[in-house]
Amino acid sequence: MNDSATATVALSALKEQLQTSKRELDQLTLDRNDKFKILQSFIFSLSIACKGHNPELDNKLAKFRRQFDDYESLKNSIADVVDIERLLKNQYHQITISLDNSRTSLTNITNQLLRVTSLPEVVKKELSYFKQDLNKPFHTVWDYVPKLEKLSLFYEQVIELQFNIDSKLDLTPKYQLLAKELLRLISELEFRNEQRDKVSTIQAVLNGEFTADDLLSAYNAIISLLVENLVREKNSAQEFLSALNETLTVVSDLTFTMQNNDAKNQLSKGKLDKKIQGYVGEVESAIRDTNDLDFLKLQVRGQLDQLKTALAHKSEIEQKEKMQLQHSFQNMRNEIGGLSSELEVYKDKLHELQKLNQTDQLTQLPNRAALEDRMSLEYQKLKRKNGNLWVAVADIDYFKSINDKFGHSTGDKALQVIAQVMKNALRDTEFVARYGGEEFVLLLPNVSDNDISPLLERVREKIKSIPFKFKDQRITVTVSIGAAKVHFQEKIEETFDRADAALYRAKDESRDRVIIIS
Ligand SMILES: Nc1nc2c(ncn2[C@@H]2O[C@H](COP(=O)(O)OP(=O)(O)OP(=O)(O)O)[C@@H](O)[C@H]2O)c(=O)[nH]1
Repeated sequence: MNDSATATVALSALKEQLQTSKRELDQLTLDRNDKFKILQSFIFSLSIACKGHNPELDNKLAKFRRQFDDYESLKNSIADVVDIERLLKNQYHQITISLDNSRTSLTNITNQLLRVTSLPEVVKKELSYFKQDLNKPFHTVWDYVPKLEKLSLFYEQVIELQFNIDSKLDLTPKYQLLAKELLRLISELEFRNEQRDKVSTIQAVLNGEFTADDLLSAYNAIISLLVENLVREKNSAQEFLSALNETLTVVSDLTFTMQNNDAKNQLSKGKLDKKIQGYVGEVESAIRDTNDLDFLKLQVRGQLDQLKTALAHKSEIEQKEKMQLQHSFQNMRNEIGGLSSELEVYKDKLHELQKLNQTDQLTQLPNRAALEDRMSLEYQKLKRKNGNLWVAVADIDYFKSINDKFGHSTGDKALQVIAQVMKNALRDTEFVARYGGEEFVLLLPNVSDNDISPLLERVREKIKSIPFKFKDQRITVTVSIGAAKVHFQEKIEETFDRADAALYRAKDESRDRVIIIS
């Protein structure tokens, strides 16, 4: 092949290559334009979604959408894109600030709602949880909107409550008295553990703003709880009574059978005795009327044989009688044994019931009934031995605000802790009872005039230093204490009244203190 032919072949190959590259380039351009269309539509939607936050940004985006027509136009829009990016960053910063501001306003509104004293405990609890939730920052408006919705629901509840309060204002003083009376009764009654939640809710309702309907329902609920308790007690008494009844029936049946058997035996024995007497009589007359000795012997032997049979029969009857008696006694012993174990169970139940009746179910301290027993016991001891006896009344300060702020169940827990601390601060010979609500009574025998103040100050300090933490808040709970010494020839109830008066003085003198009247 000459040079020119070689060149022609190479040129044709080059042409071929050029054609292929052109086709590939066309395909690439087509591809790019398709992708550009997708990107364009995406950016359009995105820019429309950003609309409405800032007029400057809206204008820039509108201009950008108009210009952003094809791939080539992109280079003319670079300056605008940089501008838009700056505005977007600025906008994000603004949104973050305004979301934070909204969070603060929601918290302020929640705090105001929490200040509505008549709010039911449950709503208060929900609101406090909601408030805690507001501590977490919002990242987008979508975090904020549901919170706003929730808050409006709370508002609705509060407004509804305000309406109820209006109708509540119609409550006559008589209703208020009835509520007070019910609260007093509740504090004196004992409820089982599983009933306590219900009772606390009723107490919370009656201590707050309530309607006539609430009062009726409260009475209704307390009566149902009491009836429930009565039925339980009645059932256990009935179980025992029916067991007793069964046993008595069996014992009476047995006695009847024994009497019957005895009567039958007596009859048989009577007949036998008659028979025996008959034989003896016959022998006597035979001896009297007969001179023939052999005939007499024969007759006597016959009579003696009959007598022997009759006597054997008699001893058989007596043996049978003895066995019957033993059997009956055994049966009776078994029945009475069963009855006495029933009695033991019942005694245990009674003991349990008695313990339950003497123990405050919430704090497990002795209750008011136990206090009364112990008071008369200590008083009698005092009369016998001539020592010292102090009565102290302790009352938690501002306890209502603990319930109001943190809920009744937190209040209950605080009562339990304080009760334990109080008990542990005393010696075994000293006594503390829950008198009711947030009030405790201490009986302190054999404490000298010099020692009483340090003792009660120690109790007060111990309670004050309990590290209560409610809902992440460190709370100091204090008590006020009033104490009085039993005077010569004074009734202990009078001492109690003087201690109570001292407590009121302690409360008056800004609380968290001990006042002692000797
Ligand atoms: N959680 C709880 N609260 C109780 C119980 N018994 C009584 N309370 C509450 O104790 C509170 C007593 O309140 P107040 O008599 O006003 O006395 P306080 O708030 O302690 O104020 P001062 O005694 O004057 O310092 C009320 O809110 C009662 O509901 C109970 O068993 N559990």
